[in-house]
Amino acid sequence: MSVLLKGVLVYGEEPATDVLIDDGQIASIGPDLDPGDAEVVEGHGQILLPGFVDLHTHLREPGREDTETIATGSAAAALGGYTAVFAMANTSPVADSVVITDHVWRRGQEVGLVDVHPVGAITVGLGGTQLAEMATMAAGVGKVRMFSDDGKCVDDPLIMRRALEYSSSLGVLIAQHAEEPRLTVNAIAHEGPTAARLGLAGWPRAAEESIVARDALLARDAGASVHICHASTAGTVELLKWARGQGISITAEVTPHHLLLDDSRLETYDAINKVNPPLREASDVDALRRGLADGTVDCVATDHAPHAEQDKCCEFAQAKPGMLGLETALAIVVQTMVEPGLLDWRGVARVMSERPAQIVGLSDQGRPIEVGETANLVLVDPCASWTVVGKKLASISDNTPFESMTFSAKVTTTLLRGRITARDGVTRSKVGD
Ligand SMILES: NC(=O)N[C@@H](CC(=O)O)C(=O)O
Ligand SMILES: [Zn+2]
Ligand SMILES: [Zn+2]
Repeated sequence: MSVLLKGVLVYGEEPATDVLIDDGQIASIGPDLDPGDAEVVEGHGQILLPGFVDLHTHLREPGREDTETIATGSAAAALGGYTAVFAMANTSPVADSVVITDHVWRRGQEVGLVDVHPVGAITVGLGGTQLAEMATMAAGVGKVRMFSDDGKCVDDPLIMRRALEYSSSLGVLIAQHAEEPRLTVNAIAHEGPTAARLGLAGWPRAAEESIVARDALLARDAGASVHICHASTAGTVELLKWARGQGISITAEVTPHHLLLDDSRLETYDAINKVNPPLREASDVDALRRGLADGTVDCVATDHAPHAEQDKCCEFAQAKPGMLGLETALAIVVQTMVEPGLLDWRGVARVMSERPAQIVGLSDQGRPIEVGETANLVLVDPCASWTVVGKKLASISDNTPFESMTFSAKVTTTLLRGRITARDGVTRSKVGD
């Protein structure tokens, strides 16, 4: 099966060229290539990038298939331009054993829209007290390469230290949900003037930053790497800079929502804006954008967190935190980073594909667009002008805070190992949903 992408801008760079994909690989790049019997995709000057890699997504299978499944989450990922996603371990049951992590990998391959890499739990049941069998999960079919208790912080410093020590000998990555729980008891919104005025209990920046600082030091002493999930404050950006300066192996991601939204959204008390970590202040948003532009923050990760309507359309304090992200991520990165001149398209490739693939050690993702490379690719129309409608997204849930917003950039085609997985809003899975 072959595909000819006609008239595309590789990394957004002129001149437009053709890219022929055959047998899962990029076979040739040049003007006016002969399509032969290939499926032709008219590029019309659209931008060709390496397929996106999401280090942080919640697919809710097993346990909450009423809100998302591996099939529906994979469809959302393919439509969003992703060729690999990492499915977090806070499922029910928790992905703290090889039975679950292998199931997630196998089911993802069966659906065939995106490589679904299982994230293993660091501690049994996300309980924070006993290390899970990381080595067994790493040795399984699903080859777990990233471990996280995301949703919960590994707050016990001794457990975190042991996990980091263990991770460096296994060659896997520990990803931390940085939230000192003693500082966020009952907290539901960013601690600042807005939460004070609205009477919402505050989640201080220090709850995140104190764990980032602590874990940087623990990683240093363990000779390990640590990855910070959903960085949300200006102080975290400063700490990352400091730690890198010390030679500490620390990486971090930022979510599209923390790049676009701030806590002024809370005025309506609409729990669609409730997320963990909370939407911060405009000055944090600015620092995160600058940190992503200069490489202090390595990459964008969605923290795609589907929730049922009854868990979002309720009193703010009762609502579950989290928002959808896979289908809107690229559009938001373009609006917040490319349009203001903070990143060019090569930069988008870096933060959406290359860095995440490197951080987690995926050798077939985030690769250069060159002849002989695996064809994990995405085609982006920078001038699509489309409006987000939650009910029309591929996710089962529709908890998007971007409802009714209009964006310019849209993913039009995604290819996984040379096979089209999404084209013009339609997915092509190996099996039905
Ligand atoms: N981000 C969220 O607000 N929620 C996530 C958990 C998490 O990422 O911490 C979820 O699983 O719903
Ligand atoms: Zn988290
Ligand atoms: Zn998460």
